[in-house]
Amino acid sequence: MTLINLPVIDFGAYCDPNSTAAQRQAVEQAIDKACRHLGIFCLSNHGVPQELCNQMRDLVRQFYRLPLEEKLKHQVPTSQLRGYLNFGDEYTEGVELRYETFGFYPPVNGFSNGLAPDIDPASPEARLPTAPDALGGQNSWPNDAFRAQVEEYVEHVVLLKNRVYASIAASLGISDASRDRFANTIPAVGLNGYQGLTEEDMAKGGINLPEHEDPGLVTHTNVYCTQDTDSISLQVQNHDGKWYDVKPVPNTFVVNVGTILKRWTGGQYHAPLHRVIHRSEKPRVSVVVFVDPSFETSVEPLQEFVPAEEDSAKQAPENYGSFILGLLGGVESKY
Ligand SMILES: O=C(O)CCC(=O)C(=O)O
Ligand SMILES: [Fe+2]
Repeated sequence: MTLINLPVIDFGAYCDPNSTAAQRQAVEQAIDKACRHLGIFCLSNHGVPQELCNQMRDLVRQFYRLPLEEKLKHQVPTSQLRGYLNFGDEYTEGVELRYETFGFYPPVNGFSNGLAPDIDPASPEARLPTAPDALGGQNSWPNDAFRAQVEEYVEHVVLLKNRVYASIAASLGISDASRDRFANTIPAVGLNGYQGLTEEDMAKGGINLPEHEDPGLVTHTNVYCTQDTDSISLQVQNHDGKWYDVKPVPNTFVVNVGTILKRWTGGQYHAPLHRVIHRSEKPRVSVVVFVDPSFETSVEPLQEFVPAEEDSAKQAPENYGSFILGLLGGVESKY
């Protein structure tokens, strides 16, 4: 498999209030170029404290070392975004997961689908984290300290995401109305644990995490392997249709475009197909923060990217809630 070097973009100027306009513009241009080409890049000097990243790595490693029965306390069906999925769970018909993952998704109670009909979606009650919502179950936190750690980490990644969006909005030159869509987002977390594939696994197809596009806007991933960060496990498909190995770059975030950002930009930004094939004997964990639009947000192109010949009689605009719930019910995605 050929190696591909992702662009490594120094994000320092975007985190530094004293940076010059020219320094910021250089970052904007580099991110815009990467989003249009492979749709995936690495960010260094991202502003998320390294100590916090290391603490997350340790938290996730410890969780995956727990006895199976502990982990299974959080197990959910593969169609759900909140909870634990085990190695061997069915991914799509006839395909088994070859990794473990533990997901957390904030409440989406503003979205009418799934709300009890007698609850006003705007009421504080509807927004309580314990109220049922369109995704059904609740987040299943192992304990308060685990939750506090993940939430602190997510707060920092949200800061990073806001800066990445500011950069993207600047390079796309979009209106305030279009910028509003970027402000209306939900951070969801995926904690992934990979064991090296056995010969038998390889014989059966040998893929830990099958190919997929991330469904949302932009994904920020931190990758860790025990004792080394050089196990090459992530692969992306390039425009030539071929798969390439991605070598992890220590202390960076891997950032990739998802389906909705591709749609919002009328296809100008590329959402890469990617997958994980982990062959090292050492376990690998990745901590993923997916940034999705809120459920009411339109998934149609931003006004700047609506094709000129767009038919005004077209069907009603789709929102992210219908889009993601459609995927959860379907089979063509990781979700
Ligand atoms: O583990 C990785 O590097 C990628 C994970 C991923 O693609 C996902 O969770 O959607
Ligand atoms: Fe992904």
